[in-house]
Amino acid sequence: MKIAGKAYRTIWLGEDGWSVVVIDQTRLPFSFETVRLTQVQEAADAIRHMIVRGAPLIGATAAYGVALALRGDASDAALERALALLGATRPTAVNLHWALARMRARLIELPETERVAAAYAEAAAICDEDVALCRAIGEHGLGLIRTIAAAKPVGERINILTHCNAGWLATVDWGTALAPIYLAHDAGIPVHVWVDETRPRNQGAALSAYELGAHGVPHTVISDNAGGHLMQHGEVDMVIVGTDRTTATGDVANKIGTYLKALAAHDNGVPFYVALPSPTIDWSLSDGLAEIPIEERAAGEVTHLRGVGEDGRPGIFQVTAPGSPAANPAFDVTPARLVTGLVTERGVAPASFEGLSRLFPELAQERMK
Ligand SMILES: CSC[C@@H](O)[C@@H](O)C(=O)COP(=O)(O)O
Repeated sequence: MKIAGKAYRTIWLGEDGWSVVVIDQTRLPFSFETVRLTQVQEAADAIRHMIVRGAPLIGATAAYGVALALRGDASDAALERALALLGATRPTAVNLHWALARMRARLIELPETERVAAAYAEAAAICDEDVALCRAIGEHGLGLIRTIAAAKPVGERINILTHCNAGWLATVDWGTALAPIYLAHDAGIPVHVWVDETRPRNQGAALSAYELGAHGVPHTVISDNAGGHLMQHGEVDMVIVGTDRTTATGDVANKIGTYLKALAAHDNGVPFYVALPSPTIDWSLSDGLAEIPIEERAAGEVTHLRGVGEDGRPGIFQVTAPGSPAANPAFDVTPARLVTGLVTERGVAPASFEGLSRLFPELAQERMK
């Protein structure tokens, strides 16, 4: 997608042909800066400290992290060390483990001399595939938006609520939940996005608002608690969010607060869609609440806010009573029964094993083995 007229992906190779460049998402929306990753430890730190974030981009960065690791030492031991280091960075997004398993499968049988080139090629393939998957999700989600538009008076705006950031910044390009919105906007459909601020890290206020604004999509940032009220007053036509891990049975882990939006949508008859590429499906799990590991992050993300002051200077501000403890579960699980449909690269599926396996029979079969 474009920033100030220049097309970007979220991850690319440096001019030297081997280092890995990413956009520093901790600096957005106030400053657009890039970071050059030269070692596997730097790739792991970038994931852990959320310089990059969003399930598909975490997977892509981990894949390139493996390539960086092998440059110095392409032995089996170095490969396993890199996989373990990267695999321990964040627990919830399954794309991380999917990408690492794919890298291992591609590399482990190769002679050491061939591994570095193969690792770069595989990481590049993961990135290119992610772009294609997200674009296809966009096309299928666009169909849903068109259906909603067709039921409204011509020209009336379609209000779509989203939570966290599942736009192009969370993937390699296009995004998952925001891809249909970009395509609808580009097709001249009058979409307007309610952007949940998404405390504590404010991925909505900082990142979704930034990228929607850069693309010219009308949007309004709302506090996390406003969605239910807007739904009660007919101000939301559809909710669409991303996911970090979806079980084979359609339970959806996503940024903390997603579940409350699904409850409010259910109570108000608002369709609640989840957009995901197939690498986000964890075919080994069938009970999201019991089985999906939920990341617990630092309390400081709740007690303190990052922003810029009126003088434009960046700062960190405490917003809680000094001494009060804080808890910070980073994700929650929305049960399949609250999900209207899963928007994948192969179409829209009911949130169930039957629904997913109809679209991905070859992947479902692996689970049955
Ligand atoms: C296409 S991204 C889907 C999810 O990864 C996204 O909604 C999300 O929850 C990201 O969480 P984050 O903690 O910012 O990595």
